[in-house]
Amino acid sequence: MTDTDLTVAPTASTTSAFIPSPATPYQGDIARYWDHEARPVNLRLGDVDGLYHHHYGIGDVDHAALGSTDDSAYEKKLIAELHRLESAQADVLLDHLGSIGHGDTLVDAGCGRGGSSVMAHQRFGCKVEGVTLSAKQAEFANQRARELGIDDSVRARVCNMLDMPFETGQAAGSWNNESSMYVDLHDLFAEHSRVLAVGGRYVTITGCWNPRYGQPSKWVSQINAHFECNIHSRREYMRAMADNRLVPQAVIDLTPATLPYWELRATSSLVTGIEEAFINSYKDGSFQYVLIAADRV
Ligand SMILES: C[S@@+](CC[C@H](N)C(=O)[O-])C[C@H]1O[C@@H](n2cnc3c(N)ncnc32)[C@H](O)[C@@H]1O
Ligand SMILES: CC(C)=CCC/C(C)=C/COP(=O)(O)OP(=O)(O)O
Ligand SMILES: [Mg+2]
Repeated sequence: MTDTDLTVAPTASTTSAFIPSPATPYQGDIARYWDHEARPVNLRLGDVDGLYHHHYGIGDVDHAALGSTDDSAYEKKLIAELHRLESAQADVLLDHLGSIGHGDTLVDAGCGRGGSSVMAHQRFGCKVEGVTLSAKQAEFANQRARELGIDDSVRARVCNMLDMPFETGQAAGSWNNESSMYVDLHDLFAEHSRVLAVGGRYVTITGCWNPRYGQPSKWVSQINAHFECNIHSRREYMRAMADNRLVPQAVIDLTPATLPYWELRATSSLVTGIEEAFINSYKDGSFQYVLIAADRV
């Protein structure tokens, strides 16, 4: 190695040297989990158009687009259809951010490989700041942003969403797309409330257990074990928002809209084994897929 090698200025690809230590041993486990994740159900769907998601789909299945199961191209069409439904989910989340201008900043908390961040920038033309615990995910998201030529506007960083590197009131909007089940909700909403401008909008799409069922069902426990997460109840979301100046403006039960995605996914070659737990818990009413949009007051 020469002196010159040692004085190279940090770039997006060398910033991994500055990765902060996880705040807790649990966060270290979650960082490792996502650093090693490479399930075909996520990568092959992302390969369809370069938007890589780690969330699920909503909307009706387009059976005409799928065609016959006997067709040799059926599997490819099935993958494209699952991906279309996952992108439709992100579109519905973005619909609830309200009016966002070119000069605004949005925060994607728990951004994964950055699919939702890219969609937000493409829709609003604004800056999007993503945070994830996983260095591999952040590198992947930043690489995609460079390939798309939007790396001056879309960036992912390795950091804890409970302690984000943003100024108080900096964000016009922020969201968690299927990432709130990894943290304490009071801590999470306190941090969103801090980074959001007064009048800003927070949106989450999440799976939560239904207090009307009583306690987390065996299916919910199975999902927790599968992903090493801790699914909260719907009631906990409402309480933690109310305690942190986040006032729900819309609460939408997306459970009926996500079932077709799961039923289609269960027939594919990309199944991971968790499909039955989602389908059964959505059907027995113990688990719900919800969108909550809240105003920062
Ligand atoms: C299921 S993925 C969702 C990814 C993304 N929101 C999407 O829709 O594709 C969960 C994400 O939450 C992130 N995460 C979990 N706990 C976190 C924390 N404390 N701080 C930052 N990110 C976290 C993980 O690193 C992962 O990127
Ligand atoms: C709704 C709930 C409870 C979500 C838990 C968080 C999670 C792991 C989301 C999907 O990630 P993924 O896209 O990596 O999962 P999969 O590999 O199953 O598609
Ligand atoms: Mg997935």
